[in-house]
Amino acid sequence: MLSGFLRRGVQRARFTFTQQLGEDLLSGAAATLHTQIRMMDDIALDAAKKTAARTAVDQWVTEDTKILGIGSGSTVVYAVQRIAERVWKEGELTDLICVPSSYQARHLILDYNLNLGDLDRNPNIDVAIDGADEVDRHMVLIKGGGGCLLQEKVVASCAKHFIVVADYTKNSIRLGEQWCRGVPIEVAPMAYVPIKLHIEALFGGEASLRMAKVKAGPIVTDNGNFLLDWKFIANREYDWDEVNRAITLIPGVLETGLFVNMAHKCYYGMANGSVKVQNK
Ligand SMILES: O=C[C@H](O)[C@H](O)[C@H](O)COP(=O)(O)O
Repeated sequence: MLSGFLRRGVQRARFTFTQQLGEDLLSGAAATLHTQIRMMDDIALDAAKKTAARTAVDQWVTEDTKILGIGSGSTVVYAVQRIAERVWKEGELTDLICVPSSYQARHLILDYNLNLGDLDRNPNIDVAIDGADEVDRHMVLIKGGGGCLLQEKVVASCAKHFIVVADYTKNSIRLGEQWCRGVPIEVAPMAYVPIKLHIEALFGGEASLRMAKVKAGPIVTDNGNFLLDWKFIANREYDWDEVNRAITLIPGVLETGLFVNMAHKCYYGMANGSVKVQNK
């Protein structure tokens, strides 16, 4: 009787062990598969960003382009690489002056040994090229996901043509369809609480202070300010021009990441390798 009891105990233990092993193996395999799919997605997105950026540069930056505004973010890197290729390999655009819209853009220009300009000496920009976090059907943009909206808007506003480059995930019918992190708003640090409350009272949703990931405390922008990310109410029809104007008027707001009536054309790298161009 005792030996039967022991045998059943051993069998039960063996079954539990095998089941656990199977579950561990399965969840390990699922995690590996998940990582591989994410890596493939990242590769596809990078390829799309690159195609969009190179196409836009080749169509918009010509020998007549004297002053070029350089935006920020991961897509713009490919635009700068293409410009550098044309300057250093193809011997074109040697007099082109590049005006940065962020610390990152300034360093990209320096790293690729392009001519660095500024708005003091080059206030009239021929073309500005920049990325976007989301673009709606009216070509209203959300920008500032990387924290660089203020200088970007100034540079874009000085350009005759403002060209947006992005991958296919940025192309939406309505804002908030794909970009879920809200509208970035650059604010004076001492005013972030009243501004947050003011925005929420005016337009609903929730505005939260953007916190740093590997620094204690909030993100500090290139201009020494804080960022609020305003998660507006999904599916509500906002008049983005009105929203942008109203938020900009709140004391302490430096700039919003809503770019209304600014973009001239948007170039999207598509999943199939083609480029889609959106016009106003
Ligand atoms: O603050 C960042 C800028 O507005 C970027 O242009 C925007 O976040 C898009 O960046 P990415 O090209 O990396 O998607």
